[in-house]
Amino acid sequence: MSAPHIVVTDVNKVFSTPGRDVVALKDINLEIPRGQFVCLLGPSGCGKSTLLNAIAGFALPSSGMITADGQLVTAPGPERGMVFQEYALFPWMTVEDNVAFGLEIKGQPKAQIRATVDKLLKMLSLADFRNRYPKDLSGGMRQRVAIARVLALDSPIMLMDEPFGALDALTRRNLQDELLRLWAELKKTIIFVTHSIEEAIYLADRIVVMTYRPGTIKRDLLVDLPRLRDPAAAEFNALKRELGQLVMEEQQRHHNDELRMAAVD
Ligand SMILES: Nc1ncnc2c1ncn2[C@@H]1O[C@H](COP(=O)(O)OP(=O)(O)OP(=O)(O)O)[C@@H](O)[C@H]1O
Repeated sequence: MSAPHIVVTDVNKVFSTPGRDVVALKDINLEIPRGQFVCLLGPSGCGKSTLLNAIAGFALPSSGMITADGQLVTAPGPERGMVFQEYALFPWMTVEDNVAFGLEIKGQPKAQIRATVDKLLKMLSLADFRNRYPKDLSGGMRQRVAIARVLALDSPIMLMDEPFGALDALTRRNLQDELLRLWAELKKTIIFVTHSIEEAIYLADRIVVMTYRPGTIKRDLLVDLPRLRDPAAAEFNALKRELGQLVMEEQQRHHNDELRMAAVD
């Protein structure tokens, strides 16, 4: 078997804030094989984004280490593409230029960039919108552009921070299906942050449930259901209930913490 694609070893992250230290991550250990679709699941504040940002190299752990393809993560790198909830497109650039941007920075020849951009615009049903600006697109379309932009760099790892969180239910389902199709075709390793239990079960090979302060791994389970998954199916709902219980416990801890803080203020 090949070595795991991403390895997180004994990772801790502490944020020092006036009055107290927040332990955002505590003793996180994860081995993610190449091509796995992993969802990090948990309520607000349990460290999902902190862990994703550490893997991305945006904010390094306080202790422990993370490797991608055997290389120590010390900074963002082209093998780890990131898709954010808020699209992060350049508003002054057309769809086409947004997708081409990373390739131009890399100094690729114009004809090659054009070919890659054409292919991706087609793949993500954006070909008719290539000359539009982000402000003239729906939220779903903008998120497609953000995905195309990461795919343009051909990163083997895609890190996605609640990418569909701001979308309406129908657009969200369409983009989930599209992402599953791209993932199956392009064989990316995906780490996807969500607080939606249904989204996690719909998408993931594996769900990592996190606890609230300190952020630890509460449950790490494989989702053994055939795709495309049916949210109305009995197995889907059984898993939803099981995960719902786990997430609710952490939500309650979050709530109690907020009440405690309010009492101190
Ligand atoms: N820069 C920071 N300074 C201080 N505390 C922080 C900082 N970033 C995150 N935290 C704290 O670390 C914990 C984990 O935050 P994180 O954003 O990773 O959680 P999350 O699970 O992604 O939540 P959300 O879904 O709300 O983004 C929270 O308690 C948060 O308040």
